[in-house]
Amino acid sequence: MTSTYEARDASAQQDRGTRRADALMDEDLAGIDEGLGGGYRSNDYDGDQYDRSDRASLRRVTGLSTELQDVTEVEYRQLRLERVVLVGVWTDGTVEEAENSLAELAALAETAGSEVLDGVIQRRDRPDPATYIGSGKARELRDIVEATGADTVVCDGELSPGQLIHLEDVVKVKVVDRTALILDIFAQHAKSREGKAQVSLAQMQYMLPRLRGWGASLSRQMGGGGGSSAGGGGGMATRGPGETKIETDRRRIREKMAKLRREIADMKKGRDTKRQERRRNQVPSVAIAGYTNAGKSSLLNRLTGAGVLVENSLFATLDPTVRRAETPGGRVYTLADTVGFVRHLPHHLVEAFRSTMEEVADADLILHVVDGAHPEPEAQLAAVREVIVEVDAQNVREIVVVNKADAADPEVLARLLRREPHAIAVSARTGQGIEELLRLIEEELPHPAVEVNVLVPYTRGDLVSRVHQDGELLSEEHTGDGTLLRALVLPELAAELRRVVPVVQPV
Ligand SMILES: Nc1nc2c(ncn2[C@@H]2O[C@H](COP(=O)(O)OP(=O)(O)OP(=O)(O)O)[C@@H](O)[C@H]2O)c(=O)[nH]1
Ligand SMILES: [Mg+2]
Repeated sequence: MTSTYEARDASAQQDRGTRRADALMDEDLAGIDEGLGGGYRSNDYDGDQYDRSDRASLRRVTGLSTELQDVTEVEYRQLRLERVVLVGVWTDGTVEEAENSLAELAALAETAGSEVLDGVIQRRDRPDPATYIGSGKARELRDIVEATGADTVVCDGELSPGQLIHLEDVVKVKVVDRTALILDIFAQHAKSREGKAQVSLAQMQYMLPRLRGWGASLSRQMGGGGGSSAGGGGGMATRGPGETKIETDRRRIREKMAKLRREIADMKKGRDTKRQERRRNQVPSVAIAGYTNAGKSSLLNRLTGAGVLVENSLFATLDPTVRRAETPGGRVYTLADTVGFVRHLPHHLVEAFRSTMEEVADADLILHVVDGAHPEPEAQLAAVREVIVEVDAQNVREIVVVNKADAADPEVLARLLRREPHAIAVSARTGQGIEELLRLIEEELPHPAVEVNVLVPYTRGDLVSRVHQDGELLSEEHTGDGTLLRALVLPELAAELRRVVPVVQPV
């Protein structure tokens, strides 16, 4: 395609008004090498290798697929494995913050399977209402796109449908925003039926107001889609009287969304039942939450040997994993890994994943993991807390776990520990601080309320083990007549103990 714009003095202006951020990616790539290298993989962290290869192959082949399941997949499929140029508008804060944001966008784009060719930031009071970046800068961007051979521009924000169209008109390649990118990653990573349904719902919600802009590609797909497997074949046949093409699309998407909502509600029931069961058995629950790539899954693996996929990519984990764990004193609790958070997490996603995030709201304790080696850990903490409030989990007790202590600057660690009164520095990789964390979890778990002082005959070993698992042992002594136990237990167990074993009078 030939350009309608000339490249006159573009480069001079570029250096003045637009900052390139391409070198920012180097750091991230170094991280990947490190993650795959050496001793780290030799222990039990390697549980989920299928996962890893599945994911890689998924990324490789989807771009080739021409068969669409559904109209709503059109744009998302096309996003993958593309050559992209990033663009951000820098409205406030320092230049480092702006560059970090673009570096994060680069990591997101790579995670989605794209190749990042270049990145530019424009300083403006606010994004241009018509074209996001100013129109002059948009033309410079067009030159960069041409020079690099990019086929997609990714904007670091959520653009209105109009902005997407107008910017596309200028740069002459597809323009997507941060929200679409995150939705795409979620779509690639969702594995469970529930996760997939939640992502589809969020994608459709995002698409609905944007259908106009993407009408061209939709009609192309719908027109040629006679053999398509889903949606009744598309085209004229499904159109009601007097409905335009776009109205038909909207109606079909709305119908699908309603169906998805019902399905999600049904699946939620199943999970609620399981959770209620755990509640009834009064097993305390701990949820690991935190920014994406902070090391949540690594920490779960380190604490329980769960073998959950660990990857130096964003949103490696989408399906909550719940594992059984034990305190040093032998008390059993559940430990749940959760979806990572990110700045400007699309609202539709928070909404769609609400039921999954209830895992966090419903926990007795949150381990809020933050990457101590990240350039802006405080910003990560703040972003995660915003979501915690949004899912109504702000009253749950929290331990801030500053992870990657092995790689972090000691001064940053000290600063975080000063700022966060209830924090601990650990390394999921080396094991540093993990024992202390386990003790801290034990302290913070809700304590059973009833103190018992009983002599359990040796024939009732089962009761002794239940006291170990569910209660808190204060003292234990083996006597001629049985095990003498002093412990804190839940009311049910206390009643049972009193029924079957002689009560020892306090001396
Ligand atoms: N240096 C160092 N790297 C770590 C540590 N813990 C985790 N990592 C690395 O950080 C990256 C992300 O780890 P994950 O456990 O997948 O992070 P996560 O928070 O589960 O990420 P998502 O599921 O993508 O949100 C991986 O490359 C890990 O190897 C640590 O203590 N030190
Ligand atoms: Mg994870």
